[in-house]
Amino acid sequence: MTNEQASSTPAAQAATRAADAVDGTAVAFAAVTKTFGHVRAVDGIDLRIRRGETVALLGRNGAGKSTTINLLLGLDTPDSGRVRLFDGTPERAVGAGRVGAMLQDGRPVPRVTIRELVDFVARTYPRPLPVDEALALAGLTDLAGRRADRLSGGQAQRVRFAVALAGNPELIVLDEPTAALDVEAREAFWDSMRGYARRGNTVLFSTHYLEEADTHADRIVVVDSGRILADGTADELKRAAGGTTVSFDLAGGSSEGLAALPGVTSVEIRGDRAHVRSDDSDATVRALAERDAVRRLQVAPVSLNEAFLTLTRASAARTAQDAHSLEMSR
Ligand SMILES: Nc1ncnc2c1ncn2[C@@H]1O[C@H](COP(=O)(O)OP(=O)(O)OP(=O)(O)O)[C@@H](O)[C@H]1O
Repeated sequence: MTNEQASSTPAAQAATRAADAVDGTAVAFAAVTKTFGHVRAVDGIDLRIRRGETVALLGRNGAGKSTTINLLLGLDTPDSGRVRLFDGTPERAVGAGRVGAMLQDGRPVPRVTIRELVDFVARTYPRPLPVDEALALAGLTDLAGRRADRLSGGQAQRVRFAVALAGNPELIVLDEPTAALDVEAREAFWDSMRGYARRGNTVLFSTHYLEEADTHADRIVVVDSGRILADGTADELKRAAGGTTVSFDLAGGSSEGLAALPGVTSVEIRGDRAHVRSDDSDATVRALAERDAVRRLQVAPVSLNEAFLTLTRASAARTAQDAHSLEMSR
């Protein structure tokens, strides 16, 4: 089923447009699936992104991020469900220049300068950004006269960002935009991206760098096996994954019974130090105090890395269990 076919009657379309205008929706996925052979790359995704939000898409290799992005951009059509951008189909939003994209496989264009390339792309859109502005936003003002096919990885990435901005899009979609960039180039890239987001635009980016999601996204969507595992702020994800790490010196004492203390979800002993994951750190700390086990006590929220691993490992275990059950039922 295509997005057009899924958009039903004119009355339903008008109702959706009115709803989008009122609630400021930039992206809406409704029960979207996409299968390649036996692989369910996207498996029933419901997702709504409001205008002005910066959203990070996180997931392991093969989780379904690129497929989700391709469906969003209309580069692929869902097997079922519906994708809407602003008040219409992805094809319409992209054609109107409302969406810019920076995908993983952009190739340099031979012989032209950076300015010529951005200018050429801008001319294909109805309401482009002035070329100088696109170049400035992407941090390319000083490089504008350089040939676009003779650049470092970081510079080439910035050119792709400028090309994505050229049509003056309201939504920009970035598939692993900082892959293979050094720390300085990554920082420069995120400065540019924030400048664009501050104008009230919507950003969706996928990344494997969790700290980038933590620092730059208003909201994080974790996908695994084509499904949304978690959707919230970085703090909400950290809480959902088991909250807090309480660590302390054992000082020769026993670690026995720690797993049974209130709030404790897991225990790890490294050397003479215990690291206890807790979803109720107040109760855990009180119980530790009663055991007189509070030497060099530290209480800290779990990192986004830990939260991500907790969420995706639980999902992998469920997938393995489902596969086992299916096998047994045959
Ligand atoms: N064109 C295709 N043909 C067959 N299988 C595909 C195709 N595109 C994606 N897949 C499969 O769908 C699943 C999701 O892939 P996808 O590229 O969306 O993951 P991803 O989260 O972007 O991964 P990565 O982080 O490695 O880029 C994978 O199992 C992949 O092998």
